[in-house]
Amino acid sequence: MKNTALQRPQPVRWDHGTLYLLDQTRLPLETVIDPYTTVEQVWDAIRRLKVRGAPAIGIAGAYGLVLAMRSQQHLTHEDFLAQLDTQAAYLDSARPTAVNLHWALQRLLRQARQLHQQPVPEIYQALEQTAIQIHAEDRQLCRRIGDHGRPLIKTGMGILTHCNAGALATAELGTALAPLYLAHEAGVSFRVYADETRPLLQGARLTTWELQQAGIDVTLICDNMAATLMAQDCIDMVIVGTDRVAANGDVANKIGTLGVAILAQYFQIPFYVACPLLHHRLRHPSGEAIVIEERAQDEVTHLGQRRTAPVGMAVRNPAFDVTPHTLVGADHRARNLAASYGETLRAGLWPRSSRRLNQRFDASY
Ligand SMILES: CSC[C@H]1O[C@H](OP(=O)(O)O)[C@H](O)[C@@H]1O
Repeated sequence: MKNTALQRPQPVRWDHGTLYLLDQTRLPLETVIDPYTTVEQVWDAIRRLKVRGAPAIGIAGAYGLVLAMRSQQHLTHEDFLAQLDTQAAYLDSARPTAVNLHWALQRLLRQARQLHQQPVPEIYQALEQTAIQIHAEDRQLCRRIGDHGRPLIKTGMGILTHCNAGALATAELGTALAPLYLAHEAGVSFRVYADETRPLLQGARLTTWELQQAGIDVTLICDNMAATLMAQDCIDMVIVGTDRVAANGDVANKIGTLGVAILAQYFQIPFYVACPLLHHRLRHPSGEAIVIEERAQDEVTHLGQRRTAPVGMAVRNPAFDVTPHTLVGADHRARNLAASYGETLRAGLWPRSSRRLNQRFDASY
């Protein structure tokens, strides 16, 4: 029996020149949508994970650049383009690891440079249209990844997720969660085990919330429980998102993903990475070249406002880790879902070597 397709939460909405963001730091207890009209507000929202998830911050960053330039249309071409560069660099500084923010900002910069002979207001209009197009493309891309991954989801499966790569991280269906949503809509019954994902609890707060809203069977576990559930044969596959992929297939994703991948190999469980090809950065020969965001210490020493570690404690807080391609393409039947991003959206299994990918999309940066 099919399940009705529910309206999933929209983290980002652009409405007649105003950006609306669902404040993900308030979920799951409060659903708060705020209007944004300045580039500084958008920078802060990305930095503080009010909007988060690689695609969603790329989309929000693109709209943030449009907001930055609305009041600059009186400038000369030279000054407008110089200001555009400055504001794009400012937004790009909000978070370094997810490729989408930089990719989206660079796409708007290229668009403006291609139109440099046009009147400045027309350049501004083109920037807004490009941001809207990036948003729409991500919606299509998620569906492509969902269509491609949907056959992997079999009745009775236990599926482990880490962090949140769902509707809240993208324009609609998500990347890692897209196959799950489509399988559920097709009437397939399965159980999801959501890693809480310390320290910011994207799994506990966000993945459980959106899957529960969709009527999908989801069980919350602490990160340190995944091994036991695998040992108890509760997990039949793992599927995660990604923020950036190196040319050799090394995958940057939320901190803790590496541990899950090691466990999956040990227990011979398929480990899937759902990722747009745009996440493949050919300029990064391996994962060592990927910049890993280090976040504030109080995210580790506190649970919300409550301190849980001694004052003065030394802390590390890398927000991402890198899973070597050897784990992802390993013999334990690991597979990756990738969908190209651009004119012809389609999904394809990520081949074990990324050599074939190199001919398939540009290495522009
Ligand atoms: C579909 S990208 C989701 C990706 O983003 C998350 O990071 P953050 O919550 O810090 O933005 C995590 O790495 C997810 O896999």
